[in-house]
Amino acid sequence: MKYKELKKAILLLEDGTIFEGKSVGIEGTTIGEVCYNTGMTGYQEIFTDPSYFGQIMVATNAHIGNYGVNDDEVESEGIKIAGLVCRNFSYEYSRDRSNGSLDEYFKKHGLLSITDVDTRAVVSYIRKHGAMNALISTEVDNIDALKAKLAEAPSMKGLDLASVVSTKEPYFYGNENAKYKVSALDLGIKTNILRNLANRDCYIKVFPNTATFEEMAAFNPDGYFLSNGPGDPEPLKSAQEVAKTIIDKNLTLFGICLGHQIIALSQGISTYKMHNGHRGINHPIKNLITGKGEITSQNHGFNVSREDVEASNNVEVTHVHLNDNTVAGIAIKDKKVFSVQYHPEANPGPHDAAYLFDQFIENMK
Ligand SMILES: NC(=O)CC[C@H](N)C(=O)O
Repeated sequence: MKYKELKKAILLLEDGTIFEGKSVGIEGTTIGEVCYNTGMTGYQEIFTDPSYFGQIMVATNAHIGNYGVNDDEVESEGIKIAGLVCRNFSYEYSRDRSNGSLDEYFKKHGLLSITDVDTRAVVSYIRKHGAMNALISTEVDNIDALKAKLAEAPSMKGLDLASVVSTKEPYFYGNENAKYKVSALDLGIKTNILRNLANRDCYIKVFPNTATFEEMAAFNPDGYFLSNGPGDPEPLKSAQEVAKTIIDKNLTLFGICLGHQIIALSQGISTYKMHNGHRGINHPIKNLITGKGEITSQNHGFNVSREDVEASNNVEVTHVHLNDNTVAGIAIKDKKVFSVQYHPEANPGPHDAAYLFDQFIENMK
């Protein structure tokens, strides 16, 4: 595919700012909240991570598509991002393990994207003005109609998206004769979390977002897990109720990202929408219990209030984000309950935080 043959497309931000580029994938219009990820690798894992549902992602890495796709490198079935904004989209790819091009993958999954964008300008713009809704469109003849369409899109704040991506029916993962049984609440679970648990001798029953504590307890698990997922944690009252019951009953619980926020909310700690989230694979964290540093994979736009955790009698901060001092991990005092704002399962990203899965296994013993 020659650059000249690509159709014109635009990235239109909620405040009317327009960035021009060329269309990749399918044509039409797609809407989402614009965010950026600084990872140099792992684009396919990011595109299929359900936590990104409803988001238009800007890749700061200058080359996207150059190592193709591989059917094994997915975090859920199909693409979850609402659109991609990139600098240089590669139609050519080169890697032994890839079994297709990103272009074919986008067409197969119906993703609308834009390339040849000045992504450095986009990122510095959103860094300054904060997260906002945006659209990518090839329907560039009527900008006013696009603006009207974008104005109708709901804000990410207050949006329950976990119910859209969660499984509708419970399912099992791993070996049924494994040593530990885990009941996991699926708010948009990444497959690598299930792989990490199964590799540590867990048999997992994955429940839909609407599951009650009683339904999850009927599996007779050694521990409970609350998953990552898209959208605002605040409206997810049923999940907060489940977390509260698990904690009140003194059971073992581990939460990642959205699950971490749910645990905090269940204890009366508020969450807030960040000016810009953390999305990348080199975010520095300090574990306050061990004093050790970790380089971590992150993807979140909301955060737990430090003020509220510090005012709480039963919750403590266990991990802190070293870039901006935000809360990155909490634990319930004297209970086997802890959670982190980042992604110990990586995919993509470093494995520094994989010890948290071991800690969960220890807590289940
Ligand atoms: N990765 C996640 O679970 C993200 C949690 C939540 N949707 C946020 O943006 O903060």
